[in-house]
Amino acid sequence: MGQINEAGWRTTHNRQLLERLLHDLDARLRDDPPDEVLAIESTSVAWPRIKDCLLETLVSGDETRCQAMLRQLAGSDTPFMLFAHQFGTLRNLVLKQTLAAGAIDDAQRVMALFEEMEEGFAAIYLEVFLNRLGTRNHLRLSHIRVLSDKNLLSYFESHLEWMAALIDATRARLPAQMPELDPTRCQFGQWLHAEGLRLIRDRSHIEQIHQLHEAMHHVVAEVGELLPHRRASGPLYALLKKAETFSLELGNEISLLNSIVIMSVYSKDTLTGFLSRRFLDRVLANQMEIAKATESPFSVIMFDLDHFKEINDRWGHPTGDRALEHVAGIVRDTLRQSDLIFRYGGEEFLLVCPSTPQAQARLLADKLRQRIAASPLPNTPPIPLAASFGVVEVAPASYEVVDTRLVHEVVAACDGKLYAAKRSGRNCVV
Ligand SMILES: Nc1nc2c(ncn2[C@@H]2O[C@H](COP(=O)(O)OP(=O)(O)OP(=O)(O)O)[C@@H](O)[C@H]2O)c(=O)[nH]1
Repeated sequence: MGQINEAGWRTTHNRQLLERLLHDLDARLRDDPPDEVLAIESTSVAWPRIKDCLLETLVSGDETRCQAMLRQLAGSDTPFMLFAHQFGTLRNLVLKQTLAAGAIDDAQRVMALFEEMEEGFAAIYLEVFLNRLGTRNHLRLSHIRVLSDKNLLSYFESHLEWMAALIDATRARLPAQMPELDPTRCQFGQWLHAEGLRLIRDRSHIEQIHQLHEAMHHVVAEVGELLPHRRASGPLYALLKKAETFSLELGNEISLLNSIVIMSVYSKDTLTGFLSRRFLDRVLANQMEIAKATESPFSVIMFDLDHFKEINDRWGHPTGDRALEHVAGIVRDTLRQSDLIFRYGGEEFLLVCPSTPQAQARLLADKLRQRIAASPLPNTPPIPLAASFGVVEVAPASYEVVDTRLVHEVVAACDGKLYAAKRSGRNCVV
């Protein structure tokens, strides 16, 4: 409420008016609560506090408790929409009561006061949100900065720097400090329209990134227009939340493209065409930082062909090699282009699936399992194949620092699951 000006609720006359109206309302609510209040009270914890806090603030003339309540609501992620809805209900009840008494002047004054207060509350929400966004954005940047192979993610880094400028400009309410608003001229946009276009062959993918980027700029242009206005905290807060969502989605898309680049530039195992194991530690460590920067979990799947030794022993090593190539083809056809595929051991494979939570990864593993079991190696007679799978999700919130020990723990956990699958009868996912 720091924004409420001296002419607002602080004048004795206005304070007394609101205080009296809220007291009257309180008495009425106790005797005969209207439906809208019953509905609010049954769904929310914030309502009685909003009303009581206002009353206390008015009686004591001390805003700090009200501000503390708002900070607490904003900090506990109570959506501003919910708060504004309840505050609006309170305003309507007070207004109804004033109009019923025929006090038109009072009603106008109440309207103006509530508007003033709502702006003050929204300003607190906005401030709490900007502080958090600033910290989160800074963390995201720090995770990208330490990557050993930035590849395309250096462009996401420039985008995060752009976001940091946006946060600073909004905090200071200075339109002149806004970052580049034209989506073709910001650093990320320049890359996207030049090198990005050449690099990303998948049309639908680049189209998606374009749309996301333009939608985000559109939202941020509105932020720029609203900055000079006095009563804009609520809309600014909503727009910045939207911009952050777009920004995270953009990060996700770039990280998927980055995986495609890794799959195409790193050297491969000659038999299967998959990444060789020597890159695994580096790629996994990078993926962990990327997961932190994009706040998106990824999964690691390890699988091993069942009773492969018997195939080699019965049909010979060249047939075993053919079986491995055959399975590699199935894996390639089943996975996304952005999944990272390693040949981990002789007949053991490891998949790193960005932006893939556990449930999705288990479905993917099971699809692979079924396809392998349903596609015997062409031979006379055809040779049946099967594989066992271990799946582990790596959630960005579950670790602080990325180091080699952590990377090895993830691989060991996946290996443990794979062996549990072998023990429980093979041809299954654990
Ligand atoms: N043809 C071929 N065989 C390989 C290759 N790499 C490893 N192998 C063989 O794969 C077999 C793996 O055998 P094991 O580790 O006993 O496993 P398994 O027979 O698949 O049994 P389970 O995994 O317990 O179901 C060994 O015979 C290896 O020689 C390769 O590049 N080509």
